[in-house]
Amino acid sequence: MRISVSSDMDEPVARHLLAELERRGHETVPYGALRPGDDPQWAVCSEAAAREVAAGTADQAVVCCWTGTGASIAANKVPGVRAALCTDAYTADGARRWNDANVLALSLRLTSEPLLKEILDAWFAAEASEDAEDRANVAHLGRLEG
Ligand SMILES: O=C(CO)[C@H](O)[C@H](O)COP(=O)(O)O
Repeated sequence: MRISVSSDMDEPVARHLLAELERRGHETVPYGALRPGDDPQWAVCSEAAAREVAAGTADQAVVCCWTGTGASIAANKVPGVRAALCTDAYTADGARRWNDANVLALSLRLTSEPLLKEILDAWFAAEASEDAEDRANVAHLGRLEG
């Protein structure tokens, strides 16, 4: 997959995220502090990475900031984006499965390298549920965008 990746801080775990995604065979498109000269403001770089998903130029995105909250809020402002702040593998699995999340938001503060691997394993292993109730919920999210 082509995955846009943003971070407002050039932290080791964000660099590890890029390397880990590439090790798994994904193409990465860095934003913010991960790309020289790009705007590293969390609202700006998270939006940029999320817009790639909405435009279809990226399959998914991973947006990072120190807490993960600002990155997830910004990404979720982009129509068509369902960003989920995940702090553990169970949440990442549920985000893909029940929410059909297309953007993973991460906290740079809380995500250790071993935890990142667990979260990515769960995120990429899970598929969106085809259950009618789950699909109805996701469809409702689309209608909330107006
Ligand atoms: O977690 C964040 C936003 O949700 C930011 O990473 C945090 O606010 C740090 O930003 P700055 O370096 O501009 O103080």
